[in-house]
Amino acid sequence: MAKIKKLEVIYNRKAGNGQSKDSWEKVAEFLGKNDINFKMHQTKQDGDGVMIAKILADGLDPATMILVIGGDGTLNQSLNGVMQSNHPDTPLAYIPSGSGNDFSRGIKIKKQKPLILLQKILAMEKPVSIDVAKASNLKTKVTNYFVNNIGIGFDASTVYYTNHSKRKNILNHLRLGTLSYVSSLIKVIRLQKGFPIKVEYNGQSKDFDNAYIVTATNHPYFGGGIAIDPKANPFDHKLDLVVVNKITGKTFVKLFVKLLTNGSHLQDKNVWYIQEPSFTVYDKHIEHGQMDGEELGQHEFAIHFETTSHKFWLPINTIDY
Ligand SMILES: Nc1ncnc2c1ncn2[C@@H]1O[C@H](COP(=O)(O)OP(=O)(O)OP(=O)(O)O)[C@@H](O)[C@H]1O
Repeated sequence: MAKIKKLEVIYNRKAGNGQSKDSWEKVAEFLGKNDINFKMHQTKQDGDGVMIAKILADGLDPATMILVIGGDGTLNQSLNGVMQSNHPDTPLAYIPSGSGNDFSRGIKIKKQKPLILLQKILAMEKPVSIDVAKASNLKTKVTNYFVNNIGIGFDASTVYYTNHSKRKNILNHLRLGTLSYVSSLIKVIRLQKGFPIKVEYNGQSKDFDNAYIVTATNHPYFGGGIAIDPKANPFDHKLDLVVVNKITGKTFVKLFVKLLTNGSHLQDKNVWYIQEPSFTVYDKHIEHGQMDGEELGQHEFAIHFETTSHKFWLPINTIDY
């Protein structure tokens, strides 16, 4: 077991429609019963995860572990906070407790109960390295890190409409958050138009006149378990880019069925994908963007992507990859 003497817990009680609260209560009880020193830092508003993680990493004692309890958005913010700190190599432990939990699904730890996972984390000798991606916005010069994906167009519009749906709070309260996601998905299928993009990769360049889904992804999933890219691997030091052209009618339905069932959509003529250590995407139309389920606003995006890795206190079985 690593010589961890204290846990600094970043906790988003709003994540996962109550799931995060359940996880935190179990974790707090376990730590208390087992005389493990901890301090909890609750996010009070959007964006707090970055600030809390940065402060914690700046002043971190090597015998202290940062544990994140929340969803993909909270993990994303914690990673970015650590990256902005004086100790960007600070490892993160994580108990997935969000609604989508795509990162934990992508690294195959999703099915583990919070206390089982916590005990495995506390038993780890050293943290493990997992791919994460770096996105440099060529217009704003802002750099962000992400664990799942950055999407422009379809998935980002779905995130936008879900977050801004009038029914979202009521449905979340009833623990029916998925319904608000599905109703946004149907709206986006109706409204999202194709848009032009250019991709530069490995000394080549490719133009699309009618892109619909544009997703740079570290592992297979987006949208809470949809395998947009079954071939993506969070340990191969490559980032995938999937571009789906705008199609309609029966062709769309057929492709969507492939996407939701056996992943054979990647072989479809309307889908293009690459696996590269780096690439650049220029979107030439104002579109919604999302990063790990967090809104990136509505812009023309010009983003340079590259893979890097980060250390996590997470019990990964690399034989699975
Ligand atoms: N106290 C708070 N009040 C409102 N929003 C908060 C608070 N703390 C954090 N947030 C915001 O909640 C949002 C959702 O968090 P998170 O992504 O972790 O949960 P989730 O959406 O349920 O999970 P997932 O991304 O896995 O679907 C984030 O944008 C975060 O900034």
